Amino acid sequence: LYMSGFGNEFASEDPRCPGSLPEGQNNPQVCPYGLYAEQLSGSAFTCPRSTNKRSWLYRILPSVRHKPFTPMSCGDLTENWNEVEPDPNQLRWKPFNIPKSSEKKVDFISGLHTVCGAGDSKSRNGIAIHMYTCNTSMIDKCFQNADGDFLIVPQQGEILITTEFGKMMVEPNEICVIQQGMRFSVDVFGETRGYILEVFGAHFELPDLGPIGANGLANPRDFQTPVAWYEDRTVATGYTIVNKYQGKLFSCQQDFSPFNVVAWHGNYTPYKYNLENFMVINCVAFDHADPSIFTVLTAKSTRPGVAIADFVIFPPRWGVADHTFRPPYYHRNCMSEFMGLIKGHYEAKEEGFQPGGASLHSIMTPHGPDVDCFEKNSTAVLKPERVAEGTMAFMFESSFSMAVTKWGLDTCHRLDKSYYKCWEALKNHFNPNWKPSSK
Ligand SMILES: O=C(O)Cc1cc(O)ccc1O
Ligand SMILES: [Fe+2]
Repeated sequence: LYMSGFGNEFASEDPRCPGSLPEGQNNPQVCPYGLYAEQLSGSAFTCPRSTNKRSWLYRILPSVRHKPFTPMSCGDLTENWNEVEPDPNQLRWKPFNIPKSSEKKVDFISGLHTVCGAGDSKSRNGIAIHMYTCNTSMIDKCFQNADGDFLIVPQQGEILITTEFGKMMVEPNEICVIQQGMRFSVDVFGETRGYILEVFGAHFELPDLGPIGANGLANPRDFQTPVAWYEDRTVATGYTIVNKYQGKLFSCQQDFSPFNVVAWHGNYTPYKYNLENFMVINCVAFDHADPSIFTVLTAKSTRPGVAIADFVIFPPRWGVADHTFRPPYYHRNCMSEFMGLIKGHYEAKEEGFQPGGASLHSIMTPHGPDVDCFEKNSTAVLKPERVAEGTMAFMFESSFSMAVTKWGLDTCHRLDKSYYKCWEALKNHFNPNWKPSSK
């Protein structure tokens, strides 16, 4: 069960406790059912109304009742962007390995691997891109990210996310956003893999639509927020809270489940979205439109039109452009382009770019269709055609110049060293005697 809408003021009570939301005020002297009131602030108190975010949680015990945090192993999670020398090459990764549960039990936290990123959680400006590969549910353990928001893109295996706000089931081809500070626990049902875009110091918004009008792209009503769900569970053996703080992991113990929120209200919530609901706008005459037309969510910087990061998809659609090279153009960009593939193929590269893999085309690094794609589409008969049927590629596009981690460049052992070869056979078609043909 979910509530519909993007960034709404929601209110939700677990049906087992009718009347658990205080009426007419946030801080009654005594809350209904003897609950504690706790505010979760997702924006500075003084942000303009349009960007002000907070929720009020009415819970059995407040979050503050815990033992001290101590450092724990970060595995392959890092915010150190100086592990290896910069590398401006086109990078492509084969599908990232998922550990076999018979060999090693790995949960969502121990299965986090940072691929690349830039900026800094301390100065509250930057991004990180992580892969998660896991095979085991988090037991009596939850995660909170003090550093930023997670946009989670499942690629293999659905994940059941229990949050302080309720439960969300998120399947491949759906995405979800867990915003800064929201506690959650991930259950998995087999070998599980996905991508995470982490943004420090900004929240995701729907892009402005400009001349498109009031409707289109990702429509607000298709975003889903969970309803309140609580457990009043004492955990004598200890419940572990894992906190990502300033790029490092810390853990602490408490003797109760943090999913003890009986009722909540506010506009700062986790949410999910099914990519199938994206209303695709594209060219119906000629030329290849820039991929910004496929923006699902954007985390804006303070510079107009420049995103800290955009989440862009390449959904199934019709290709109808006349006298046009229809696939992506050759490109050098002042932004970084990290791509992933949820299922199927990507239109600019039929081979080599596989579901569960990735590519990174860094700032001003040339990229574009491989030789097969170029030759095929230069001579194709341009009838209306389904494009990207049964596939879903996506891009995390960022104004940050990202560094790749040691894991990404080396110890994941998934880097495709021959990636550059997909362009090597591009031929010189130049004909100095070419004459304009009469139209
Ligand atoms: O394939 C890519 O690298 C992404 C991309 C897609 C597109 O339609 C236009 C430009 C672009 O960089
Ligand atoms: Fe590009």
